[in-house]
Amino acid sequence: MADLKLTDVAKSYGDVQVLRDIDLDIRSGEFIVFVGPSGCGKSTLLRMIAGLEQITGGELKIGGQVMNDIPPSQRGIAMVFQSYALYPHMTVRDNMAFALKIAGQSKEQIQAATDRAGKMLQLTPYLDRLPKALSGGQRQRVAIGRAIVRDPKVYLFDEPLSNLDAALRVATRIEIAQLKASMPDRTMIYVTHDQTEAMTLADRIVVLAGGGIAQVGAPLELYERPMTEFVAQFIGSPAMNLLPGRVKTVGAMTTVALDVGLEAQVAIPTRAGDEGMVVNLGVRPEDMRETDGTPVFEGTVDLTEALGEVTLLYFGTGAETAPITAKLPGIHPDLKGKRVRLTADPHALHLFHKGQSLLYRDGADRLPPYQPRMAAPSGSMGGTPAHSDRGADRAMDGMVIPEGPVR
Ligand SMILES: Nc1ncnc2c1ncn2[C@@H]1O[C@H](COP(=O)(O)OP(=O)(O)OP(=O)(O)O)[C@@H](O)[C@H]1O
Repeated sequence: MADLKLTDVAKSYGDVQVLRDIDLDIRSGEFIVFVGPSGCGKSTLLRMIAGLEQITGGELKIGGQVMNDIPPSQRGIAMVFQSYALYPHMTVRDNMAFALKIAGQSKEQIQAATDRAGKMLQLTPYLDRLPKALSGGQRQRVAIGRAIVRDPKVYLFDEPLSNLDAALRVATRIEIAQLKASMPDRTMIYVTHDQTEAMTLADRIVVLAGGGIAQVGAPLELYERPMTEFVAQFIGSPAMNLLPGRVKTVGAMTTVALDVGLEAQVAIPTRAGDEGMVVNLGVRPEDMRETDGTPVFEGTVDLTEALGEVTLLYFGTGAETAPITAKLPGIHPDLKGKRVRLTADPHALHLFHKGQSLLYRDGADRLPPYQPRMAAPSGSMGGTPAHSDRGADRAMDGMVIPEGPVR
C-alpha cells in the first residue's frame, strides 16, 4: 500500500521551527499538492517524506511502516526535482537506467524498464540522444522517467515544471495528469507555486502557512469554502476582495452594512446576537458583474487589463489597502476612468470574522457535503527562483530498488 500518515510532524533547524503539528492522511493512489507562500516549508515537508531531511518531531508512516529513520532508498519512493539534473554525458536511456544499474538489476530488466518508461513518456525516439539534444520539456520527461523506472509506490515532485516556458508547462502538466491516470494505485505528492497546476492536478490540495496546515481539501472546495481569509486570498487569482463592514440583520440570509455605506445580502446564516459583528465581506473578482440595481461595490476604474477573454478592472490602486479587483468577461477598455457599480450573487459571497469564515464557526462537520458551484479558476501564484537540486537528485540515485515491482 502507498498510503502515508503524518502525525504531529515537526521540523526545526536548531532553534528555528519551520514546521509543526503536521497531521495528514494521504490515501493510496491520491494526488496531493502542497501550496503555500514562499518559505512556508513545502519543500522541507516533501524532503522529510523523501528522507532527505531529518524529521525532528512526530511520526511518518508509509504503507503502515514508520519511516522516520529509514533511509531514502528503502522508502519505496522516487523524487523529481525542479532542475532536471541529468548526467550530460549519458544518453537518455543511460540516464534513466543509472539507478537500476546501481541497484544491480540485469541488462534485460533495465532494458524492459527503460523501454516502458520511454513509451509512457513518449521518449522512445530519443532514448539514444544526449540531454543537450533535447528540449527543456523532454529533459524534464527524462527526469520523470528516472523516477518511473524505479516503479516506486510514492512519487514526490518538487516544482518539476517551474524551469519550463509557458507552453511546455501546459504540455508537461497534461502529461503528468495522464501519467497519474495510467498509475491509479501510485501516490503522488507535488509541490508547486502554480495555482493552475494545483487546481488541475490535485485530488486534494494542502495549503501550508505559518509553519502549519491552513486547510486541506479538494481544489474547488478550497476555492468555494475557504476556512480563513488567508486561504480565501491565497486560492484564486486575482485574490478575493475583502470589504469591511458589520452584520446588520441576521437570519438564513445575512445583511452586511459595508463601511463605505453600501449593503450586501449574503447567503451565509447568522444568528441573534451577531448584529453589529465586525466582518469582512469576501467577493471574488470573477463573481462581480455590472449592475443597474443595488451594488456591493461602486468605484472609479483606475486601470484595466484586457486579457482577451476577460478584462481586469482595478479600483483604489493608489490607496494603502490592496486595490479592489473585478474580472469581467469580454473586453472593456472603455471602462477606464468610468464609475461602475458591481454586484455579486449572494451565494458567491463569503463572510469572515477575525479572519475566520463564519461558515465554519460551529465546526465544519455541520456543513452539508461540499458540491462544486462553478468551474475552477485559472492563473498562477507567481514564479519561483530556480535553484539546483543536483546534489539531492544524485542522492536519490543511490536508492535501492526493492526486488520486483512494488504493489
Ligand atoms: N538547512 C536549513 N537551515 C535553516 N533553515 C532552513 C534550511 N532549509 C530551509 N530552511 C528554512 O525553512 C523554511 C522553509 O523552507 P522551504 O524551502 O521548505 O520553503 P518553501 O515553502 O518550499 O519555499 P519556496 O516556495 O520559496 O520554495 C524557510 O524559512 C527556510 O529559510
